[in-house]
Amino acid sequence: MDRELALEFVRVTEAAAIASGRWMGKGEKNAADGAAVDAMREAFDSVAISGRVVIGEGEMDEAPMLYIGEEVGGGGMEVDIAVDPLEGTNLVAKGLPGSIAVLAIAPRGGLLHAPDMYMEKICVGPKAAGKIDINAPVAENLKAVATALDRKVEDLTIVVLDRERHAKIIGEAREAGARIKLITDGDVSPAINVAIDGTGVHMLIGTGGAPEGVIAAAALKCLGGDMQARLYPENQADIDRAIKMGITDVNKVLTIDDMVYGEDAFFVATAITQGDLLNGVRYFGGGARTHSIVMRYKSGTVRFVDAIHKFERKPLFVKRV
Ligand SMILES: O=P(O)(O)OC[C@H]1O[C@](O)(COP(=O)(O)O)[C@@H](O)[C@@H]1O
Repeated sequence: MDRELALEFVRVTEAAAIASGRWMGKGEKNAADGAAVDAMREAFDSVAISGRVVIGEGEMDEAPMLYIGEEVGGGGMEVDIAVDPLEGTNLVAKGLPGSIAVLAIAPRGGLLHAPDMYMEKICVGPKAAGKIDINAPVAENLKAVATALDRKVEDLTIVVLDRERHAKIIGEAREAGARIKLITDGDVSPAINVAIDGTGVHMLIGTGGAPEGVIAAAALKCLGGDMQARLYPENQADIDRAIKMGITDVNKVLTIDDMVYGEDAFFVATAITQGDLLNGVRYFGGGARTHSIVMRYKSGTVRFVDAIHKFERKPLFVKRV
């Protein structure tokens, strides 16, 4: 998968972000999501790929567009795609920071088909790669990351979804002395941020969506960061779903390479609302400005794309606003 192809996907996340950003603060998360899905689905038509959605909006019978197994693209190289047209629906609905339109792409067969269930995750940047252990106590992981970053645990900021289920993690992290950024939704953005110097966060820990976990793994693979994960089935139906999707051992500790196989992957995201790394969509008379990140594992290149779109020349974007 070459550089030109990676850049083609930016239009897809840009279209989703511009469509979805119109719903910021309107309290309608489903409408914001629907706008993103619609725009992303249409934008795929002009990308020269034969894409198969492996992580998407749900099973075919529950999602009309971007469902698992749907073929997208205008024809070309066979790729598998994980899509999240709007990651952080509540964030857009409430106008809060951190929502993104996001894709992870790999050659056919290159992404774990993650079922829609919870997943335990721990994510860190390149300097702490190889130092984390999802089975170890929180304090031990904090110590390992602090040592790798040549600082004290007190100088670490970790990101945790603000959920009751994380009370133990939060308690242990506080006890150990780390600073904590509790987020209301959207754990993909911080998973990227931990691997980029200057964002001020150093580790993401806790349980979130498994599909989002695979998408985060693609980003961390491109950035040279590290992640360990484990599916968190809550009942027999979850286990059955995982098995149906080809995962025989639901208790296995998953590494990045267990989620994003091989030596080729892209990660592309456009901010919808303002983020720590990317600026949210800004609209002006007749256009919008978007901020995206495009990463390619093979070359290790991380590109930031700051784009100004003129609606009169971009029918796809006009239609959505
Ligand atoms: O809200 P829950 O059930 O704790 O799930 C957390 C997961 O949901 C998300 O916040 C995404 O939410 P949306 O599907 O509403 O965009 C993920 O980022 C996170 O992994």
